[in-house]
Amino acid sequence: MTERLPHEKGFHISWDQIHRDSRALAWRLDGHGPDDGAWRAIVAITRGGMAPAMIIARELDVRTVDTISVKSYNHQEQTNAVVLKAPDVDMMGDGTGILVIDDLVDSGKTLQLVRDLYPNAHFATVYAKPKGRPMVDTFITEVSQDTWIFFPWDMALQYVEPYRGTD
Ligand SMILES: O=P(O)(O)OC[C@H]1O[C@H](OP(=O)(O)OP(=O)(O)O)[C@H](O)[C@@H]1O
Ligand code: HPA
Ligand SMILES: [Mg+2]
Repeated sequence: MTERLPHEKGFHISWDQIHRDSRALAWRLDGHGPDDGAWRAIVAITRGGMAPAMIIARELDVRTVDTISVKSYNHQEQTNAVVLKAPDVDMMGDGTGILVIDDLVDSGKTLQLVRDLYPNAHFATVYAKPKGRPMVDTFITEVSQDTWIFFPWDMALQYVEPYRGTD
């Protein structure tokens, strides 16, 4: 079900846009790791964080990439956030030098859960809504709380009627 709720505005992101915005995020993070500016590893919050994490890992030449699997939504309905799969324990430590990437922060519940586990990690998202902003250290674009972000992996090109209709 991808119907929008009546109060929601739609912000439709193309593959090109997420690529550009993820690159912009990478460049902003470059040189800000604790180890001579370098990051030890990147952890993507699945599933939405995996596409930006791959782009960022490529830009920053980080080869160690792991995932944390958090589920907090059924379509657009928010449920309790739960960890379904954790990253490598030895690699993570308390999170120092680890860059945790997600596609967006909305209520902040997902990042709160991951932050509690790894308080010293750096948290970055491509997009942020006001409620979740305090949970994220670095992001690129803010949208209003009543905007629903549609990602390219959830969309397809389709025919639209001309503005003036057809005969
Ligand atoms: O700030 P919050 O209110 O917690 O919402 C943000 C999270 O919600 C979405 O993930 P979702 O749980 O829908 O899973 P997915 O990434 O697998 O689509 C999104 O990718 C973020 O991870
Ligand atoms: O605005 C959103 N778009 C897609 N997934 C989401 N998960 C929480 N908020 C959003
Ligand atoms: Mg997600």
